[in-house]
Amino acid sequence: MSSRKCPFHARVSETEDQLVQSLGDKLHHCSTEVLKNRPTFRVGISGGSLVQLLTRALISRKIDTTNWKFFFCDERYVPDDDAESTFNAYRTEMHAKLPNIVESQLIKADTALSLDACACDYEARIIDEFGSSCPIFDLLLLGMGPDGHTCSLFPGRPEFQIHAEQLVIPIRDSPKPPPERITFTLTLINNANDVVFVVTGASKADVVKSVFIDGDRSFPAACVEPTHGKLTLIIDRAAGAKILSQKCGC
Ligand SMILES: O=C(O)[C@H](O)[C@@H](O)[C@H](O)[C@H](O)COP(=O)(O)O
Repeated sequence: MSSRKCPFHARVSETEDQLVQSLGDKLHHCSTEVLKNRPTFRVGISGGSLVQLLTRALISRKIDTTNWKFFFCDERYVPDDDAESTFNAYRTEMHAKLPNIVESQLIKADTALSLDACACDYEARIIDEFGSSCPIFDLLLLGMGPDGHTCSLFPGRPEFQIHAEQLVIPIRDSPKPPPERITFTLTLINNANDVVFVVTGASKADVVKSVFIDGDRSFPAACVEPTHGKLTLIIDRAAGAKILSQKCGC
């Protein structure tokens, strides 16, 4: 039984193809519901393995992303054309495989500014986009590292437990290279209507249990507890190996 305060729905897939289909179904449902009432679907996306998985899900589910805007839940503080840039990874992947997504739909951070100014500027762009100092994303797609980090909020670092009033903050010594990044804060993350973790691979099995069953709040991912929104965990069997025998708030 999960010790987490915040219930979540878990979708466990046997294969990566099934996980991609599950993600596609979630994306289609979420965006369709939002676009019934509003002109734009605003989603926050993460880097790492999600770049390929999200692209595959959009392709396989044949989702119309015309009215989507993509924001970055975190971004590496590198030039836009750097191989480490998450924006560049998505631009390259989508340009090649999803040509109907135009670059202007990818709302990137201005990494030509200083690191602090880049974080402030991105926060201001988000506030301007939503017309609110408490932006509510329709959907956030998060990854999780083996250390329980999510976005660029890392365990044992002060960033993930303070800055309650800020929405985007600079990170200077990320243990996952590159060291300088900007990241959404838990305040912004937990304000979203729908938060989905996409986690794959056996290396994540222990931390998936610590975060989603034990609710160990020493891990930033365990502090993702949407105040009013839904929380979903989309995992493969390898990542879910340590929780599949337990009941969770599914
Ligand atoms: O820019 C980043 O590095 C990501 O936003 C990061 O938070 C990622 O989501 C996790 O490290 C999981 O990455 P994997 O899914 O590739 O393991």
